[in-house]
Amino acid sequence: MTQILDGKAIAERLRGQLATRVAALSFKPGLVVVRVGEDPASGVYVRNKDRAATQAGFASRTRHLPEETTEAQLLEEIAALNADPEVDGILVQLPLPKHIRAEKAIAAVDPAKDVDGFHPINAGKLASGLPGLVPCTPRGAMHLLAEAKAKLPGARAVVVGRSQIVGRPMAQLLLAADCTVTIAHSRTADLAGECRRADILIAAVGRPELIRGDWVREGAIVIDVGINRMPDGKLKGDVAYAEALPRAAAITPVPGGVGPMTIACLLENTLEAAIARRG
Ligand SMILES: Nc1nc(=O)c2c([nH]1)NC[C@@H]1CN(c3ccc(C(=O)N[C@@H](CCC(=O)O)C(=O)O)cc3)C=[N+]21
Ligand SMILES: [Mg+2]
Repeated sequence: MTQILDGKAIAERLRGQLATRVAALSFKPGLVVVRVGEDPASGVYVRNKDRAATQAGFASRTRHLPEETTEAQLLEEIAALNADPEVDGILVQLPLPKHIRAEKAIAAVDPAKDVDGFHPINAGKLASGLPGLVPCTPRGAMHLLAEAKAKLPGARAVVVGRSQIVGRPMAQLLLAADCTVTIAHSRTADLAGECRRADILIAAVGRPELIRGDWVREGAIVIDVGINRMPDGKLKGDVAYAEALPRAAAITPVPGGVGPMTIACLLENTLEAAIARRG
């Protein structure tokens, strides 16, 4: 029987554990999400984060700046949040409007408050095997692998996708857990062949159902990071779920897999950042 990794339930449990730890503190860990402009997908997502944070006892707020905000103004806003002692975590919602360079905004966040784990200092720490803030989606995927009781040391892990946000940090976490890691991507010569060797298959390309059932090794653990909105409004993963299901030992659904874990791990990072900063 294939284990379906219920990210919604696992995230709920994790958020409950975080709420218990937050309740024992003498302060509320502060999270600020900075949103610029009106990207429609960001609206729903920012509201979900805000609700999850508030329910778990965090002081959460969204700073919504107009579309016309200049890069310099955004950097000033970030500097003010860096200097605010009540703010433990800062997340700059992506995508940003085209006239703002995302890498400038990311690098402006105090690495100690970078709960996205996107700052080059945190990316560098992760790549060097040093402790730091780890990106939320890969962190959530590691929780799901633990839930699947994955035996990571020596396992062949294949990460499809090389983004700064998911693919690269995911590969680093698997390497730190002693997997043999392959990073595959759109230019990989034989993508199906690489996937078929995977004991652990992580799909993070953002192409609906690119990964077919017969690319999945019998008994593999499949973590689908793709959240692709189809023209009919439904969400699809990067993996052809119905095809992969009978072959996998464990698999994440979309929706209800990695997505909810990302939000729970944002709170986990914010709590860790708060404790590290405030002692
Ligand atoms: N600085 C920054 N950090 C991010 O982490 C970040 C970002 N910008 N910009 C946008 C993407 C997207 N993202 C999602 C997280 C959770 C769900 C999620 O919970 N999805 C639900 C479904 C939600 C629905 O129905 O639309 C699920 O998969 O079950 C989706 C998308 C984080 N992102
Ligand atoms: Mg790519």
